[in-house]
Amino acid sequence: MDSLQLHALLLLHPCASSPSLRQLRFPLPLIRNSRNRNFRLFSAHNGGAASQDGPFAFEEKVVSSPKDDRGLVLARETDDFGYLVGFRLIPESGLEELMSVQHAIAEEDSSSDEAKKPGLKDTGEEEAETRVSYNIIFVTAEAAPYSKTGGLADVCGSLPIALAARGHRVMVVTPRYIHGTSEDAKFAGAVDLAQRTKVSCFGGAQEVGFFHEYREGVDWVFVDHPSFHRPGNPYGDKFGTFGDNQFRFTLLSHAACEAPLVLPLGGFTYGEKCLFLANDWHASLVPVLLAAKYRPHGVYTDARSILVIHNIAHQGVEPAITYSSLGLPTEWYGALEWVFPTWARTHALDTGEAVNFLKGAVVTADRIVTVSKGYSWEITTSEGGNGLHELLNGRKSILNGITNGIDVTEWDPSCDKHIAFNYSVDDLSGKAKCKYALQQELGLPVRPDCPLIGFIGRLDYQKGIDLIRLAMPELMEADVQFVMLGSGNPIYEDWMRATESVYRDKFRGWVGFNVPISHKITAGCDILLMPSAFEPCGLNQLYAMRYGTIPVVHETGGLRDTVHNFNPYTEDSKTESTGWTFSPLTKESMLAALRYAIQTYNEHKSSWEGLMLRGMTKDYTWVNAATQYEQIIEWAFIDPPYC
Ligand SMILES: Nc1ncnc2c1ncn2[C@@H]1O[C@H](COP(=O)(O)OP(=O)(O)O[C@H]2O[C@H](CO)[C@@H](O)[C@H](O)[C@H]2O)[C@@H](O)[C@H]1O
Repeated sequence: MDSLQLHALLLLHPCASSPSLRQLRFPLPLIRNSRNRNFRLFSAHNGGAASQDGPFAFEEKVVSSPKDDRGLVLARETDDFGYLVGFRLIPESGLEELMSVQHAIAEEDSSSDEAKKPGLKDTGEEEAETRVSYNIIFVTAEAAPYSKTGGLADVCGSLPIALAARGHRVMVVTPRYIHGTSEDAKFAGAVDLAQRTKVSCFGGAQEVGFFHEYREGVDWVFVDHPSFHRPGNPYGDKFGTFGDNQFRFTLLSHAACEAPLVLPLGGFTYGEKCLFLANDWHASLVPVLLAAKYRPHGVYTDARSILVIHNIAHQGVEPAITYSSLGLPTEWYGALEWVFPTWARTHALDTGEAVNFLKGAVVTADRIVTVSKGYSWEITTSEGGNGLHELLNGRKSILNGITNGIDVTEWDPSCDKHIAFNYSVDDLSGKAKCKYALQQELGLPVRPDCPLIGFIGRLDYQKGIDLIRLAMPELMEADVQFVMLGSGNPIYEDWMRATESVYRDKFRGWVGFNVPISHKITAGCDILLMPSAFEPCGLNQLYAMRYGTIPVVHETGGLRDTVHNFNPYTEDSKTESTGWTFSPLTKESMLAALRYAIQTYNEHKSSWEGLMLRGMTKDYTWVNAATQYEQIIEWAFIDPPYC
């Protein structure tokens, strides 16, 4: 980056060939970002043609801010080959001030997150930011509010907005799911771009369309294809997982690679110099396609890719024969090649040969990110790596963990529309009322003094349902109430229904996926139980803490990173603790943690309130995570493409 900064500095030096900063000309369109009041810049273009960000001559210009006659200088940043990397807004000044801007940029890495936030002047006006902006393409199977089955949607619905608010140009590419239900209305704001693109895979040229909505500073791009139009959820229906998911998500990856080249969003394409954030196995072909399909033809040579692993348990493993349908050159087979160990083969003639989409991204992406620091270590171990640990160990130097943030506007007890009463740290009375309303709605005895324990999540091995099943008879002996919300494995769904009929006055099991109910449980419960076998980050414990609901969690992955165990005999517990953590993953240790929580709830009200308030006042915003993603994006562009 040094060379980039030096270049910008030379361009702006008053002794350089340009006569004066005020006389510099700049032909690019500028868009005023109404939200954060910074100037926003679209990609370079050539008379409306698709941008390649390459051989274009740019100059700088002083742009007067209506409220600040000091003006701003737009400086381009180029790499060693003269290609445009980004732009920087610099307060107009002489050399001394420019030097101080350079100095400030150099210090940015070591400064606190607080300092990285757009500063608010005393007048309430934001200062111009001085950082490189990137063209960022999220590729994801889910993005809230358009589609959601779990936490992937939450992240891909929020992080893009946080990055856009920091001045980046951000596009999210995700399927346009049409299920034939009222949920389809979520796509109503997206318009058909009338851009049909053919991608070559699965035996022919598949034609996809693109719909687009510009919302909260982000270009939401929906890939349209008949295979995304069917009842169910993004991955399956009541009969199970769709059999053609490898086709559907191969299509998504191909379409996502085309989108920055062909879609003139807001008048201009994103161009080739962009950063792909490929989320989970569904988007894992993106880095492989960049390396195998595009770069050999000189396209995307300056793009970079980051694989974001939300859950390594799902890798997109398909029969080896699938490879010939993926639209990849034969010689790249090794990137996806996957051979099951002998013990995992199903019969004597099974050679164990397969293709593994996630593995393809692990070996081709420029960088890898997981959704917490703890999990970034766990996936390098044989216990947590699901077979990919050795490969991930080999790429440890580019592997980072960034803890997710949460959408603090959707999850805010002081204005949440889904809950019966609102409350905040200043007035907690609404929480007791939410508990009352929840008990009433569920038909449980309305008892303010009885600890109400909640669970929300996919009914899946990962979430520790087996442990809950095992512990339920013992737990139901205590004076507690328990409510579970979830859907997934039919065995667990049936167990929930059966348990409800056995413990009518203590247990409720809500089978299904219901966002308003999840908010009501989060607000109305006293304790949220998360005995996950593994948890890359976990969002429900963050939501719970924000709602003054105390998490009791298995000490794993992101749960270990985000919940601080309460121990009344240690000093730091009074300032740091936000819940209870337990380990090992056994019924006994989970019940012991729950007993501590129940006892504290019943007998130590002030400690309980301390836990609530500490959790509620923690900073969960995405700003923190977005800043760390920015750093990793910057590192990705410093290194040459990995493949
Ligand atoms: N029945 C139901 N009704 C309504 N809402 C429901 C629901 N079941 C789940 N949800 C919601 O879905 C989300 C699930 O979040 P998790 O963090 O548990 O994600 P998940 O395991 O799906 O994702 C993976 O990705 C995320 C994001 O990176 C990681 O946090 C996580 O550890 C990893 O396993 C939450 O918003 C939750 O409220």
